[in-house]
Amino acid sequence: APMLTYPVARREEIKETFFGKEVNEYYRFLEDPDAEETKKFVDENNAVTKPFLEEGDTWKIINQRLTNLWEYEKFGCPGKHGSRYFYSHNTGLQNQNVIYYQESLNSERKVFIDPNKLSSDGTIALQSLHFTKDGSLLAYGISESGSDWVKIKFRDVEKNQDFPETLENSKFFRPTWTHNNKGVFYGRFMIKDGKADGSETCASENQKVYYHRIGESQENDILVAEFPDEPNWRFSAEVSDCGNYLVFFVMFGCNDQLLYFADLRKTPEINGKLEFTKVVTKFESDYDYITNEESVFYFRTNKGAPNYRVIAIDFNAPDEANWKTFIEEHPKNVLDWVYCVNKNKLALHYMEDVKSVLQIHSLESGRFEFKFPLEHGTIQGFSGDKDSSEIFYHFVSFLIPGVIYHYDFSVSPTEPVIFKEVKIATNFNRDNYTIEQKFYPSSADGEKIPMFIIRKKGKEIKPQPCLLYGYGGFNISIQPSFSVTLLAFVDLFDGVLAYPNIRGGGEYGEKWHNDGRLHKKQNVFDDFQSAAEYLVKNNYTQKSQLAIQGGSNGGLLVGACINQRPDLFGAAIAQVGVFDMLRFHKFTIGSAWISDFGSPDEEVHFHNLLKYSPLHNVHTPKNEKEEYPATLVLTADHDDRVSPLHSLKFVASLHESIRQSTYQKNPVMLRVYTKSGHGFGKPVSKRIEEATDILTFLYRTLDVKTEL
Ligand SMILES: O=C(NCC(=O)N1CCC[C@H]1C(=O)O)OCc1ccccc1
Repeated sequence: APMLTYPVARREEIKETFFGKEVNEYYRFLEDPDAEETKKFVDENNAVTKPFLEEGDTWKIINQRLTNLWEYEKFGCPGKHGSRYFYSHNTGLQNQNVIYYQESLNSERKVFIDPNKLSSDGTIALQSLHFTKDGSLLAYGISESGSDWVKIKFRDVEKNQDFPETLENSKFFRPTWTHNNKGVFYGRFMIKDGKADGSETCASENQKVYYHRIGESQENDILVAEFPDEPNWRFSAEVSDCGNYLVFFVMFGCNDQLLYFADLRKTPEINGKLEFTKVVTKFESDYDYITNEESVFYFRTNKGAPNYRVIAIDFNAPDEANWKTFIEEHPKNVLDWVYCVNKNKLALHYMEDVKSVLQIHSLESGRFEFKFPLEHGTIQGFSGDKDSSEIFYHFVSFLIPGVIYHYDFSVSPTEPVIFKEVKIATNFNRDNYTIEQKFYPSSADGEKIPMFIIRKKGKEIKPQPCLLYGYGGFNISIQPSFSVTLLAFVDLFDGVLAYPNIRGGGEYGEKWHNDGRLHKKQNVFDDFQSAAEYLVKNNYTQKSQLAIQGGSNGGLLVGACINQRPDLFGAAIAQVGVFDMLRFHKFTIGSAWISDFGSPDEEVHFHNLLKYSPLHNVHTPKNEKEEYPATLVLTADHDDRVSPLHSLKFVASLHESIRQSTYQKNPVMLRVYTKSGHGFGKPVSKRIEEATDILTFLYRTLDVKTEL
């Protein structure tokens, strides 16, 4: 590539001392998204990156191929509400999925909500649907430009008509209906000053919980819970299956909750603060409400069970001494979620070596009854209810775009029935590919890390372009999924895909998560670098053909790895990444990530964070080995999960460092998308544009032998 000239941002030296350590920063002014020089920095970088990507016909060819691949009919997992079946559908290229309903399993579908009508460019998305138990009313969330902020609307389902009010300034709280259908509990943040559209960077603090009575205006909502002494506490709540209790969770990190409850029979008319009974008062474990029989409540928890188990707590005697284990922890498999269905059954989803297992237990005894037959893959969606005998589950895998099964306990067929099978329009044939699951040793401590490897069948193993994808944090498990973009990499580049289940994720329960966070965060980077070394050593690829990709916490992974081992990779893609590990907790929801990263305000974590913080470990290549791989950093102007400031500052620092080196030939670039956010709700047109940018960048910078 021609020697690129990167925009030169003003350098302003800020010297700060933390716990005796002096830390300099030069681009802090880029933290203000509204400053003229920040906008200028964004425009000037886009003005380098876009032409680099779009020159010639590569971008157009790849865009066309991706669009063709993308154009297949998609279905979401249906849910039964009242007597109707609701599910999302997309003809293939619609910007937003459309919600349809059917009166019966094989009647024709009718449009219920079409979010494409809400904006011309598809940037207004349906964020969530919450039906009343009887399916007569709906609370639904709308998000704009990819922001986490949600506007809550209400609809009469039968008339398919909205109520007049809109609830503003809500996020991170699923509305939950009282069973008298009079209204919902929901969470709301107090907006101090200025905007709350997702482009702001200020911290989201002082969430409060309100009760909204349908048809009323928001200012009449009832404040039912607030904790002014704990500005970083965030809440979630569920009205119990019986309708008599509000189960209430308190979080301040991304895991471990407090558990409270309120008896709603004491306040049939919600008219003020709820009176909570405190069941769990220490942040040390996760609890998920499953169901309750009278006062006996069932939770999925990792308390005393790193692979999770089901416990029973009697709310009439909630002391921990009285808790009972209802379904024992599995010695190896991770209990990932549990639903109560058909009055007296529990549907349990386990991960077994990263692959899904779906089994039914009795709610009376807890005993195993049967499991559904599944190929190697992932249950990506599930729906069922205690009051319904019908469940749906949505199965996907690397080579299976989607199969939706229906099972009715009142019929209890020997096999589940296929409700919808997703087919790819183009000549995609899964027999052309092979999937392996390998276990490789991590250089950190020899731990065996599982890795899925997908490539064309029938080819001898020789170095090929390889895309190595990782995340590594927050108890998030990277199970098999279907992606046309990644299959396009295999097809267009004759490539190999590699998904290492590096630590920090939840693939092997709490131990796997704990081994990849706080002081063990470097394990995540070592696991990922070891995956690269394994792939090269076993001849799947070679440095000039190896790209790494990650988003958000996975963007941090990519940023840390190109600093630590620039010699391993030919290219690097970092999407909406976290790069400033000394200031992440100051912006939007960043303080919640202290549970995985540790707090920069605590010395014991500060030194650990400084050691790997991408922004603070940029180097000037002094030889070929230190040359950064071709690097594309992508972010968006309405990302209020991970503010774009991380990416702007990281790229400004990278440019400053490589500008001084004659060894840096590979491009290092920034792409900032507009009217876009962290990823949720992104319209198909923007998803295809971003995928085209990434594949074009890789085609331009990796040693790809195939002609497009
Ligand atoms: O921040 C997260 N989740 C973690 C997250 O989104 N992270 C964690 C690091 C960067 C980014 C990512 O990887 O997507 O969710 C928001 C939330 C709501 C309520 C209570 C706590 C947290």
